[in-house]
Amino acid sequence: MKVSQDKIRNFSIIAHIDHGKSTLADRLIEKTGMLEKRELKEQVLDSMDLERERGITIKLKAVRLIYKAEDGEEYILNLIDTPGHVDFNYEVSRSLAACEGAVLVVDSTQGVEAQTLANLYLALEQDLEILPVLNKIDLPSSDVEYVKSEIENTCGLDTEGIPLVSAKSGLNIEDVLEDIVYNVPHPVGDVSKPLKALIFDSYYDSYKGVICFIRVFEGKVKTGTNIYMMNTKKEFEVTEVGYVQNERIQSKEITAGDVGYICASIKNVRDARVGDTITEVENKTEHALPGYKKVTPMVYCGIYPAEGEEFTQVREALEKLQVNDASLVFEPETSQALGYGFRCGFLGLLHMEIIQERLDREFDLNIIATAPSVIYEVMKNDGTFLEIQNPSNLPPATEIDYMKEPMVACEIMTPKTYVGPIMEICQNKRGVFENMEYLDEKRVTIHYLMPLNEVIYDFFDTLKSKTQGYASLDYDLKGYQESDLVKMDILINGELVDAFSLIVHREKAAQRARTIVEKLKKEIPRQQFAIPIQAAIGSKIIARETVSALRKDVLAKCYGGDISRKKKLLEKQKEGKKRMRQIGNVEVPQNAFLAVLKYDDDE
Ligand SMILES: Nc1nc2c(ncn2[C@@H]2O[C@H](COP(=O)(O)OP(=O)(O)OP(=O)(O)O)[C@@H](O)[C@H]2O)c(=O)[nH]1
Repeated sequence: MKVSQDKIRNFSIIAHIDHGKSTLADRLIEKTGMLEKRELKEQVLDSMDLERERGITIKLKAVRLIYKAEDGEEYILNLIDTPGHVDFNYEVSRSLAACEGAVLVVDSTQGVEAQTLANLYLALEQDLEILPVLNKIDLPSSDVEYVKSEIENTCGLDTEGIPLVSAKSGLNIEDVLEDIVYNVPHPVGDVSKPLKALIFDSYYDSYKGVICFIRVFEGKVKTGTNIYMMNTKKEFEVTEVGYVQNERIQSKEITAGDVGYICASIKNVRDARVGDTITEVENKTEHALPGYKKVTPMVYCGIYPAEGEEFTQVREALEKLQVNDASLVFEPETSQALGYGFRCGFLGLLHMEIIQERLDREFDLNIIATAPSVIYEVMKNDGTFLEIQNPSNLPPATEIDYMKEPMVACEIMTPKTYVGPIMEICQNKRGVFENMEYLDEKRVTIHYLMPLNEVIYDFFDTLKSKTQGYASLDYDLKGYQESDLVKMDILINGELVDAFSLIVHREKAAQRARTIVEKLKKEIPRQQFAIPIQAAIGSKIIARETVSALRKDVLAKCYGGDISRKKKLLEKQKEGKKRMRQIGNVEVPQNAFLAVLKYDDDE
C-alpha cells in the first residue's frame, strides 16, 4: 500500500507510571478496529510475562493503526511504544526520535508527577509535538480543573481542548485519535534520496533472524535492497519488509515518513543496534542520523549454576538471551567457591535482575549471582594498568599504586518536600552535591556526582521508598575518579570464599562487613565444630561472628535398632547435603550465598 506522507502520523505515548499508558494504547488499538479486545494482551503487546508483572516495558514495539477520521479520510497512525526505566533511557530516546508527536497521559486524580516531567523533557529534546491527555476522569477523585492548571503551569502546555478520557471505560477515546490526526505534524522526507532509516528496536526471531523496527526518514527500502548499517558497518540483503498490524503483514516497501520492520537474515541483534542508521550499500546517504550511542555495560556480576552440573545449560541460555539483547555480555570465569560460571555485564541493575529472572523462569535454571560490581581502574606500582570487574582479580594492596572508580552524574527530579531525605541518602552514598534547580514552586531537580558503585547498591530502591516513588532518577557516566577503595574478603573457618569478595570504599567497609558476617551466621547451620566467620581487609580482620558447635546426631532419635529407619534417615541427610557447598570442611547452604549476595543488606 502506497500512502502519502500527509496521511501518516508517527507518535508515542508517554506517562508517569500507572497513569494509564498501556490501557490507553489498548483502547486506541481497539477503537481503530485492529484487534479483538481479548487478543490484545497476547498479541500486540505480546510482552514477556516478566514485563507485564513488573509493569515495565522492556521491548519497544510499533503498531500500525488505520483510522478513519471525522474528515472522512483514512490515516495511518504508527504507535511506537517506549520502555520506562533509566536502564533503558537510551532506547526511549531512540523510539521518540522515530516520532513527530507524543501523547502525554496525565492521571487526573494524581496530576503531574516526576516521570511525567522526565518523559516530557525527553520528548521535547526530540522536538516532538506534545498532546496532553487527562485520563481516569471516571474516578470520583478526578480533579480536571486543578490538573489542567498544573499541566499549564509546570509543563508549559496549552490545555485548551485537551481530551478528557477514561482509558478504562473507553470514554472519549476518539478525541485522542482526532487530536493525533490534527496536531501531530505529518512526516516530510524525500523519497528520491538515498535510504536513511533509524533502527529503534530489534529482536531475534528464530525463523526470520533479527527483526528490525525502523523509521524511514529518506528514500525507501524493499526486499532485495542491500543495506549498510552505518555504525556497525555491516551489510545485509533485505529478505522481507512490512508492518505490524494484527500480526506482521508483509508489504512491498517502506518509504520515507513511514514506520515498519525489515528482516535481512541477521543472526544477532548486535549487528542491528538500536540507534544505528540504515542506508544502501550502493547508494549511501551522506550522514548517519544523530544520537547513536554504543551502549556499554556498567554493572557486572558472576552467574553460577547452583547445582554444578548445569554449566553448559547456563551457557546456552546466556547465548540465547544475548542473541536478543545487544547489551548483555558474558565470559566464562571460575570461582573456588562456586566452580565454573560466567562473568556477565549489564546496562544497570534492572537489566541485571531481568536477566537473572529470565534464566530462572524461561530456562528453569537455578543460579547463584554474585554481588554486582562496576569496573575499577587500577594502577600498579610497576606501572601496569588494569581494569577490574571481578573483585577476586584485584592484585594485593601492596602492589597497587592507586585505584579509580566510575562516577555518574545523577539527576534526581522530585517534589520539594523530599529534598531533605534525598540529600541525606546521597550524602550517605558518598555523593557530592552539585546544584539544585527549581522547576516550579513545587518541584526541583537535584544534581549529584556519585560513585556508580554506590548507585548500583540499592540506591534506586532507597530513593523510591524514601520518596513514596515520587523521585525519578537518571544517571550518566562521568568518567573515573581516584578513590580509597579496598578489597574486603570473607573467610569461613579460615577459608577465603572468593564469591563473597567485594571492592568497597574504606569508610564503608566496616559497616558492610558487619552485615555480611551477621547474615552468614544466621544462614550457616551449626556443625560439629565452631565455625568462625570473618571479614578481612588484607590480613586485618574487621568483623567476626562464630557459629557455635553442635553435635547433630541423626541416629540419636532412633532408640532401638530399627536398621531400615536408620538407613532412611542417613539417606535423607545425604539429600540435604546436595544443596550445600563445601567450603574447606564447612558445609554452606546455597541459601547463605543467596542471602548475602542480595544487595539489600545495609542502610
Ligand atoms: N478508573 C480508571 N482506571 C484506569 C484508567 N486507565 C487506566 N486505569 C488503571 O490504572 C492502572 C494503570 O494503568 P496502566 O495502563 O497499566 O498504566 P501504565 O501507565 O501503562 O503503567 P506502566 O505500564 O506500569 O507504566 C491499571 O490498573 C488500569 O486499569 C481509567 O481511565 N480509569
